[in-house]
Amino acid sequence: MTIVAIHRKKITVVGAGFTGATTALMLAQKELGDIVLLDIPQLENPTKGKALDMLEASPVQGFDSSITGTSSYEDAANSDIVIITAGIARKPGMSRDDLVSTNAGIVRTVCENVKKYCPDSTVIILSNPVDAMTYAAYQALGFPKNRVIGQSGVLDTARYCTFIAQELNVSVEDVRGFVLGGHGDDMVPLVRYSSVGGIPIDTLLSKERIEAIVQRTRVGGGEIVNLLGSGSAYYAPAASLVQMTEAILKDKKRVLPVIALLEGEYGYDQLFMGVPVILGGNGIERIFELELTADEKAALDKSADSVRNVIKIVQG
Ligand SMILES: NC(=O)C1=CN([C@@H]2O[C@H](COP(=O)(O)OP(=O)(O)OC[C@H]3O[C@@H](n4cnc5c(N)ncnc54)[C@H](O)[C@@H]3O)[C@@H](O)[C@H]2O)C=CC1
Ligand SMILES: O=C([O-])CC(=O)C(=O)O
Repeated sequence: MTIVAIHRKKITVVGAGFTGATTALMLAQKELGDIVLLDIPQLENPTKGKALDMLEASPVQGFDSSITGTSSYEDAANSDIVIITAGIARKPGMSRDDLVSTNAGIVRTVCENVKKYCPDSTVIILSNPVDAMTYAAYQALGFPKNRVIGQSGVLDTARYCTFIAQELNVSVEDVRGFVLGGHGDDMVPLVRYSSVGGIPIDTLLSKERIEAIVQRTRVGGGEIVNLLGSGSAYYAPAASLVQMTEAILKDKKRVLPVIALLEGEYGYDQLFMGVPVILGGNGIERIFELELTADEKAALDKSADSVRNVIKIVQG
């Protein structure tokens, strides 16, 4: 009998806080690979404890992924995917941009280790302000641009689609749309490309109702921050990271909005921002450049300016 070795995928989640731990559990539940959950040495025992607790859910839920808690990058060696959630989260009254200096330092330190221990990995960044943190990661990693990807658009689009489904009392499964631009309050939900069961939403909802949904989407992260009172969203962010990871590991060639390095697309150069891409086995395989109206382009320019200003802080 010939035994064929099957290579199990390895996924490291750096940062074992709210988003990191939730992501690790969701990844394991979907059996996307073996999971390493990594945090700082001072939190090694709690990280091991979270991982063991998740593992002990596996007989009940019937998943066969291993989950290892650690503070050592040796345990993360040769991961296929590394997800970076390390950093501080905002509190009510703060903007994501207020986190920039602290999190840029953390993301750089993490990326130096990722570069050393996981040189062939595809890296997904969640830490905020995420457009600028994706830039910082790209600089520190030195990886090709297709393997450095930021998470914003999947989450922002999920919020947008949730609100549309609620408004029309229809299944979320039938709502399509996406959000372009930076992960800030001037992100650009594209109404013209939004539909329900193929029906454009501007034929179903008034201008005022659509504007209210667009505005609620833009401040969707802040709505959760204010409700939680401390910390920020983690269930929907984790679900978004899992969708991106699945697209890459299964080479699904999903069309999703993610943060990518723009080199001339949409008229922007050397800017990381949310755009629709094909996400597959090679990471970002293609960027779709859409025709925009003058109003849409003006809104995207405003969002790009905000991202550029934060990137300037990272550049020092
Ligand atoms: N891009 C997006 O759509 C979203 C971004 N975020 C961002 O994700 C980040 C994490 O959020 P949460 O998990 O809620 O925060 P959290 O505070 O619960 O967890 C962060 C974890 O990172 C760890 N950490 C700090 N420095 C580290 C280092 N050098 N190496 C390894 N781990 C380190 C901390 O010990 C902590 O356990 C925040 O910056 C937040 O703003 C959160 C939700 C959505
Ligand atoms: O709002 C925050 O600080 C966390 C985040 O990016 C989001 O939930 O969209």
